[in-house]
Amino acid sequence: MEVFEKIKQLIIDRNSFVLEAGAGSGKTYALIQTLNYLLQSKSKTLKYNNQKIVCITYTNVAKNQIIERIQNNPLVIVSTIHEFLWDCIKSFNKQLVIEFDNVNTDRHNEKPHKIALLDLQEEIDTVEYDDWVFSDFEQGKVGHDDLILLSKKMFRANELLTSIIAAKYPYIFIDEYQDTAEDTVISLIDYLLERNKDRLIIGFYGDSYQKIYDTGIGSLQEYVDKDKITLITKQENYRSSEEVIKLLNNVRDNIKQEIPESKDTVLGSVEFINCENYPPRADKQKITDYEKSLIPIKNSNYDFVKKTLEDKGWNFGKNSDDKILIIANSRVSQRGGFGKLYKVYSKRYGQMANDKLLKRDHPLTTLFVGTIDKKTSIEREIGIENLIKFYQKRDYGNLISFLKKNSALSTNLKHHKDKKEITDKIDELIKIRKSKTVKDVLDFVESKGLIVFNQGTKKLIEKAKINLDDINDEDEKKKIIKDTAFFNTLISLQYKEVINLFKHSQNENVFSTKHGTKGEEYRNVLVIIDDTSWKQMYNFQNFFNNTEEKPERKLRSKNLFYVSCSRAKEKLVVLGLSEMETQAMKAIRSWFGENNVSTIGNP
Ligand SMILES: Nc1ncnc2c1ncn2[C@@H]1O[C@H](COP(=O)(O)OP(=O)(O)OP(=O)(O)O)[C@@H](O)[C@H]1O
Repeated sequence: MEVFEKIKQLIIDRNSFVLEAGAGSGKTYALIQTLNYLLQSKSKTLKYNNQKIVCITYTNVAKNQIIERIQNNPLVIVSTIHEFLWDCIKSFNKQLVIEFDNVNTDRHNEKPHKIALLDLQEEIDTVEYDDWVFSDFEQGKVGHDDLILLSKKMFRANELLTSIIAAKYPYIFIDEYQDTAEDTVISLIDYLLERNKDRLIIGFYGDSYQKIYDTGIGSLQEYVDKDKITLITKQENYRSSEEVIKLLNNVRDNIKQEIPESKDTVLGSVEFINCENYPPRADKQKITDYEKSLIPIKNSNYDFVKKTLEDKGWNFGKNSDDKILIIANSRVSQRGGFGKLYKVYSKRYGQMANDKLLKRDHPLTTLFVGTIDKKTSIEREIGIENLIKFYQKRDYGNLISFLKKNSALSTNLKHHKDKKEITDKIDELIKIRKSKTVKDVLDFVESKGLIVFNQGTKKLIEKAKINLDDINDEDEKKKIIKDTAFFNTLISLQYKEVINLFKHSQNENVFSTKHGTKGEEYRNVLVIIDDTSWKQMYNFQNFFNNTEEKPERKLRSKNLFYVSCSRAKEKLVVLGLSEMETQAMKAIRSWFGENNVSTIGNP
């Protein structure tokens, strides 16, 4: 039976389910089919009962795709898990205060020195959701992470609440379920579903092998074993060529994929390239020094492979068919000439540095190089570097509208003198940014009125001026110290790094394989791995030769490798920039095929 037919039957029989299927198997496609089926068959009842279907997604790509494919039907609420949970619990204020007090007690017990034990039932009247990472208990503001725990407590303690949710939302679907927090799964299955089996269906769609976030549940097998939900799997891979599918089947052990009969065959290939042209480490040379010394050779290996592929017709230009997926962000930044900038973000934001810097989801990054509108994916050209770009391209229309929107200057440029005043300032800016620090440039653009800082930047500047003795809350203090250290180190860097970041962001042929790439697909994909670039997080050699001692790192490396390789529709090349040793190469040979492994050796 076709998978969608199975889902239909489960819905008719009123069974909740999990669709576990590999990359490219059409999970998002099946989810949209499910929504359309319900809209066709149940719209009247839903409207009559004032009910809605809920569909939870994690990425904007998926969200927009779903909204578009169901033609914006108002009977379906497409939202993030945080939006949904908050919407469920927000009107139960009295209980919210009680449970938020319990969250505070839990957090205090976990970290007694960091989180003060408060009597919130005495101190606050309401709880608000602050879409910020941390909670501010005293102010009654629940943060991102605590909202998940708070919701679990609310669901557990409150049968009326779960019964109201089930009455309002008889169908709840979760895309990419593997990245859902365990506490949320408990809220949804153990409390909401178990108490309302007769009137609620929950469908999970995802792939345990594509879990990217450490906090995700990964697998729902435990719930399947307890008969709480029914497992359906899907064998097809609609995306990739036979060669790529074969490799993916070798990497994973719970599903063997095949090409659907209906699909035309495409000519595909897989290849692994190992770099063996590095000199050995000198006696007593420090590892970090040794690794640094290899960077130029690594860069030339990368350039060589890229060029070879381009000669074969691969196209890495903007919006082109093919993609380079670089797992190591620090490598991208070093190559791009903004390694120090990356390091500063990485120190402050850890795993999130990628989003903050490369995806430009941070007020300072936006001030420097603009950003991308998350909802529409359209470039927002609002950074200092955009101003210079418009000026240098003599794009005066955009230049004026930029100044109108972002500067403190008058754009009523009737006289030559007015124009000259502005062009002089920009000329000066162009000059100083090549040789001076970030601080010099920020001071210049602000004092000359060229750009009014955004709120986030203003806040950071204010924070750096706070006298820490005035702050009692230890958590708050720590955060201020971190933010200030981040800000001060960042502004002491050479502004040149920002120029290089901008160049990189405009080129866009290089991506890092994080959450954003799931659901995406390209004709040909070049995956770059380098074990020296993010050592705590990933080690591919240990994954290949099966010697990894840290289970989380193994899982992370395996899943990231699987997600990246599975984006390719036709051809896949994996370049191992850090040399893989013999046992790892043995596994690689058996996965990729003896003839599909090559090396870059000494000339
Ligand atoms: N039943 C189908 N018939 C034809 N094409 C399909 C079918 N299902 C999916 N596809 C196509 O296959 C590709 C992969 O589908 P989709 O993105 O839904 O897979 P997925 O399982 O969500 O992928 P991933 O988890 O790897 O991101 C898409 O191009 C989609 O249009």
